[in-house]
Amino acid sequence: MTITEDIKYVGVNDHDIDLFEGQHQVENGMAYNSYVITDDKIAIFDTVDAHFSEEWLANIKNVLDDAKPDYLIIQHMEPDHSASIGIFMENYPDTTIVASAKAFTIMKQFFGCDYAEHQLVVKEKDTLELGKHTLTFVAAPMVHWPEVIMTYDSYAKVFFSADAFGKFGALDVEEDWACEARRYYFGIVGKYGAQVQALLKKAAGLDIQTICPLHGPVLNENLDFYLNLYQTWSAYEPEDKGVLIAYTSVYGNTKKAAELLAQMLVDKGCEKVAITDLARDDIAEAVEDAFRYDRLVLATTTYNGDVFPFMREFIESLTERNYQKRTIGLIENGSWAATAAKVMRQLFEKSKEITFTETTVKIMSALNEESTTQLENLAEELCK
Ligand SMILES: Cc1cc2nc3c(=O)[nH]c(=O)nc-3n(C[C@H](O)[C@H](O)[C@H](O)COP(=O)(O)O)c2cc1C
Repeated sequence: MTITEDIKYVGVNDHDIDLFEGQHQVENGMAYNSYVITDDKIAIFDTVDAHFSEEWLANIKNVLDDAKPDYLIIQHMEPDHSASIGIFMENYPDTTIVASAKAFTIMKQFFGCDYAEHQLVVKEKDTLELGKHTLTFVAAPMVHWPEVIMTYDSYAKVFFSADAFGKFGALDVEEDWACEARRYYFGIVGKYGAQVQALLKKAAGLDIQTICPLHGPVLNENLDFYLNLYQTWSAYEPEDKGVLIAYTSVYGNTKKAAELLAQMLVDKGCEKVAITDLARDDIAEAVEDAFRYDRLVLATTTYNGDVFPFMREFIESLTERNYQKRTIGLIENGSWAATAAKVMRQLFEKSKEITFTETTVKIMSALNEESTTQLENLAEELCK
């Protein structure tokens, strides 16, 4: 794949992966992107997962023929991008590895070797001349690891963005960008909104025509769309008006209440109503929807004086990612001492700008007239 006349794609698609980063479902696989700039000097951006080293080396050979790369730029040390450094250096032993000081430290930890004789340590604003192409390094600590550097090619106006602007999904599968990029962002980068905001400020000062991330497609049209979404996500602003109802249920009564509330909201003309069973559906997708919409309803059974485990896991997945600026309604169920609402409220104690609805629905085992009226009140409040 050609990005510009002298920037070529040499990445690989992974359809064998079961869980990305040990937890994220990736039905459409994953792409590990890598790029080659051929100029007076030849630079390669990042390596790929260890299972694909040979395919990646063949892709490089295809572009370079017998030419030898001068630089291997390591922007990010997660092994899906760094695990082929060793085999690369066996094949091209004279290459200089370009990375941050922190990246070399992590390299030694992972692979027992930091190529001390072949290092070029770079930091914010350092430049590397390849010929026509001048690369300027942009430090992006904690987007989403500490060693990350990104790279701006001022000749081609290409921004190599490491894991930022990436998404789940291999490149040979056609799918909507925003859904899988949002799930990727909130699953993996979501905690680091402040750091992403700092990066966006730096990016705003660059004339960028193409974004080359380490996962997902190369972005070269309508870049404002992607930049604006990253602005919204990293500022923890809701992207769309809508309500996510997330529930757990043992015997089906809380589920029934959640579904009834969804119907009430639809009947009232609520812009968008999404509903998810936290025990059965992908929690990462629920996290994505919770950040996407401006309102959230949590419905759960009381469980040994606590909330049902999947609900706790879900709420902790939100709070650890700085969930904020949202309205939350609560539905609790219990057969003798319903305490789930109190526990859920406590779980958000440290969260900023959370508004709880005045109505909290209390179900004692099964919906009755009183709790159904509370549901109606909650629906009314959420649609005000
Ligand atoms: C293992 C277990 C522990 C429970 N602990 C409590 C409890 O501490 N307090 C309470 O009021 N109900 C407790 N319950 C009862 C459920 O919360 C209650 O029956 C609820 O109505 C179930 O709602 P569901 O039909 O949506 O599953 C427990 C149920 C189970 C299975």
